[in-house]
Amino acid sequence: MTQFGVIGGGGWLGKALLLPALADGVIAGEALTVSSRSGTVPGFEPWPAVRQTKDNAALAADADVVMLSVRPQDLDAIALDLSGKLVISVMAMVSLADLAARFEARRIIRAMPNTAAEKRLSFTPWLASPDTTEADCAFAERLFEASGKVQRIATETELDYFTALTGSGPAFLAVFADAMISDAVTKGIERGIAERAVRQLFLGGSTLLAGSKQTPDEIVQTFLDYAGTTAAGLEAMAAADIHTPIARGLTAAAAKAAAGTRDCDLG
Ligand SMILES: NC(=O)C1=CN([C@@H]2O[C@H](COP(=O)(O)OP(=O)(O)OC[C@H]3O[C@@H](n4cnc5c(N)ncnc54)[C@H](OP(=O)(O)O)[C@@H]3O)[C@@H](O)[C@H]2O)C=CC1
Ligand SMILES: O=C(O)[C@@H]1CCC=N1
Repeated sequence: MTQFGVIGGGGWLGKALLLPALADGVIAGEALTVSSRSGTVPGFEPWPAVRQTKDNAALAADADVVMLSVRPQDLDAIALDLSGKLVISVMAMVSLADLAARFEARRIIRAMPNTAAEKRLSFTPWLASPDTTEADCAFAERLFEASGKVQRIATETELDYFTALTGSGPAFLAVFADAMISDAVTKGIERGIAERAVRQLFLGGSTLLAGSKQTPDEIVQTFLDYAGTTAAGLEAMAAADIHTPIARGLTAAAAKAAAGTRDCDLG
């Protein structure tokens, strides 16, 4: 049985990925070790065989696959020789080259899920270094498929962009929702009702969008052609150049993701 060690696996993203994988049997409890600085995190109680530790060296010694899920600023504290192991990183801002140099690893997979993983609704692009095997890639795909949709991509430049688009994406939707709630409140709607309305709007609208045969652009055009209240709103948003601040936000987030990383085109 492949032994899987997850450094920082009790954190926000780590648990969002691991709990669905455990629930689906993609990972067996007895094959999983999770580390944290505190040594014990809640959430794994349904799988009592999952081991928890503060000791990353012991975790690594027992593991065939090591996943890194700590915040980038905490990575320097983790010095391990992971040569001969598959290393999976879900960390933003840490490149394949950096991971290879730090951990003497050659088989490395970088993936960029988002926190909708906890609802099994992540979009998770990933890429692999040239030395990874088919079995390595299959392991990673099974792991990430438990918490959403996966997409293999070719370059770290793309991964940095997806870090902004879908990694950070839930926060960008939240800012749009917050802007709608704020406007509703200024128009006299009680905040609690506005919040309830906008949460349901996002659920309903995004469910329609996800299942629609039309592209988002076509959906917008359908409403523009309808020439009613929605069109009036869409035209005012276009006149205020709504695309530009969205593009600026994505560009800034992608630039931060790329800062300090070196592109490695894996073909
Ligand atoms: N959250 C998000 O939306 C996304 C995050 N990511 C990436 O995922 C990674 C993790 O982020 P996230 O889960 O949000 O962060 P969290 O802070 O929620 O989790 C990080 C975990 O790392 C643990 N940790 C820190 N230092 C060590 C150490 N030396 N040894 C063992 N465990 C350690 C912490 O343990 P303790 O609590 O005990 O200190 C904590 O549980 C980041 O690199 C981020 O870039 C990627 C996509 C989306
Ligand atoms: O904000 C961050 O840095 C992490 C990476 C992508 C989403 N959250």
